[in-house]
Amino acid sequence: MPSNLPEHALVTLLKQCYISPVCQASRFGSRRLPNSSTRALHTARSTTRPRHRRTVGLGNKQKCSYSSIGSADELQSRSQANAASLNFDVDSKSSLLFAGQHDGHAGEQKETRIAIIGGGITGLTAAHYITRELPNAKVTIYEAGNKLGGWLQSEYVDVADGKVLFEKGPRTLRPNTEASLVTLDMIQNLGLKDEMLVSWNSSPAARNRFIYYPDHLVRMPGPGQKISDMLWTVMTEPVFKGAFMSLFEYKRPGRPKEMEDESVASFISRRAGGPHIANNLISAVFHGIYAGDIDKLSARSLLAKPWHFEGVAGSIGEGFFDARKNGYNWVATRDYELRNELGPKVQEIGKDLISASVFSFKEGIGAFPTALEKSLRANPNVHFRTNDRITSLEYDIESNGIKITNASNHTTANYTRAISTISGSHLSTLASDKIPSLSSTPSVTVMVVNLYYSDATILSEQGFGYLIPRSIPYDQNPECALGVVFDSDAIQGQDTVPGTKVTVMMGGHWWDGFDAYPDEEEGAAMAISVLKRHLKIDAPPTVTRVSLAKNCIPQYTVGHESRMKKGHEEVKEVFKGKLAVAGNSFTGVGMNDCVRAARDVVLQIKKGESPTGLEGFLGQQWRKVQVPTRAEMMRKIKERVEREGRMKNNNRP
Ligand SMILES: C=Cc1c2[nH]c(c1C)Cc1[nH]c(c(CCC(=O)O)c1C)Cc1[nH]c(c(C)c1CCC(=O)O)Cc1[nH]c(c(C)c1C=C)C2
Repeated sequence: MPSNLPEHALVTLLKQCYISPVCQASRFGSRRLPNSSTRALHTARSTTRPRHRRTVGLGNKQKCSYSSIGSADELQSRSQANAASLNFDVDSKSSLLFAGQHDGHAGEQKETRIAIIGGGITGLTAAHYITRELPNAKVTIYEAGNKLGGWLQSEYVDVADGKVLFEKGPRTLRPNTEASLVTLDMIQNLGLKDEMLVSWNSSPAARNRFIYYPDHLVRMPGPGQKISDMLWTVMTEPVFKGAFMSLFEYKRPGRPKEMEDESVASFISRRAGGPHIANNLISAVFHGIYAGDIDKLSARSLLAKPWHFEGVAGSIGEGFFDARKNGYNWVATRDYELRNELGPKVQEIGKDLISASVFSFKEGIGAFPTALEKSLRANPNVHFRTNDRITSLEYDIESNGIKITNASNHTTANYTRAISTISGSHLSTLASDKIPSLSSTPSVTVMVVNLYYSDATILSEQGFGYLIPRSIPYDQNPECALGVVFDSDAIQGQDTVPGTKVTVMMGGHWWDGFDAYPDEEEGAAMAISVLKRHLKIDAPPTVTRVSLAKNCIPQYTVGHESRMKKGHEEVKEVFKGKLAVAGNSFTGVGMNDCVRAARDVVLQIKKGESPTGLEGFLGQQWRKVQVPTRAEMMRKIKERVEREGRMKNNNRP
């Protein structure tokens, strides 16, 4: 084949999907691979979700195990209730304080008092922007647990001669998506720029991404590789089965007009002309982002651009090439607006990150919520109510605001409006099931096992890590692992001693319906077993930490878009414009998406609007714009920076 063969749109999309996890790529229809391993997994999962203990596999023979040791949720809510009752005095005082701020006339408030429900990254961000955009507003942040920052949790662990940083959830951020503009804005506001640690596009972590299939690591084609090597990989590795067929994607008929959504697996299989790409590649990518099941996840929501291409041009290829040929770009309306508004503000920091792949902070991703919390605590208008579990949230006719009841003492507090950042299903429960459309977003649980080895050379490959597709033979993955991150390559400079750090992620949709999970000891043993089988690591780790992120990733299943549209109407109707939602249940599961959603609702409130946070699901979502593509924009910025640099040099005496 000629080496200058243009890359087919689908291949580009697959690569983008893998390289840029905010997967705006394509989809195909699929059945599960009729391969024995997959069947075995199905059997293990069982359709009649076991409510009893299953033993989690430590090898081919053992099975996942769960106990009826009482539900973890139950235990959690009991401890939260206890903690909340300990907080009684503080709560009642603050309720009285707020009661005093009310002028007593129905519907009139002396000042704006905003309740934020949830002290994760979305809640803290909402508070951050309120303090900047509505400086006179009083903010109360309700958090059921005792920790702020949600899933962003970094922990230093002591090892001989030093300490290593473990991340229990997300660990890096992408600097080059529209939503990241908000994160960059906040980094500037918080003075965190000097704390950033960047992994560049040229680093092994950015260039080497692997998929494990069927029994070894396969490096994905990408920048920095010779075309001949890439072609050889695609032609010889079984994981790329079906790639040739996908070249004819543009010839396949478009979807019927009446089709409103379908699963990622179905879309990809339909467009690629077979199930292999979905089963072997796309399922792996979706494990790495959503830990989810591509038979359930929505193509319309999660592969928005390719879905749109097919809708307007009949195929992804046609849509892609028509845009290229005619010099236009399909841009999500909200992205276009955000880029115009915030792009210039974050230009300074943005230009330094042009060649960045991902970034974190010297003290880990947790440095971000920590800095936010610190700045909010210094603001007398912000009040924290941690260990405070809310039991109901309702519209209050008398005050034309929101009434919140808490668990500890059943006291109520009134607010001008509220921003909910908790999950849609939890919110729906608090609202007496009056917003059912938001209650049907399920979520998955991921077990995160961090391991540190003092030997810095234990990995035979350098890179970001690897993902495991759903089609992998069962005997290669009885632990239900989803992927492994090579942390010591992904971000460098956080530990004080050399060594190798990896994270094994397990569970996700494979554990759907389970009500008990492996304990820490089982989890650690399972992770070690994965690393032994896949990477031939026999040495025991120096340190291991296991955390279970229960219901950490909402699943945007088929129909998400239309449910959110309905949810918008329900929230508006039930809360009369006084409640907005933001967070990973609605408009994107990544941290960048969450901070963006929080900022969006605050700015709408500032404009005097009554947002629900779900307006993005209404009306025109795409626009055809003759704007420079992101790459062109970046090139222009780079040229300008170079020009300015030259001018500075010329002006030097
Ligand atoms: C707890 C496990 C999580 C898995 N996915 C996410 C979490 C919190 C969420 C997530 N992961 C990625 C994205 C894309 C968005 C973005 O990069 O802006 C989202 C929303 C991509 C990603 N996946 C992994 C890493 C290290 C990254 C980069 C961002 C981050 O640090 O989270 C690895 C990975 N994540 C999961 C698995 C199973 C996995 C496997 C290697 C699940």
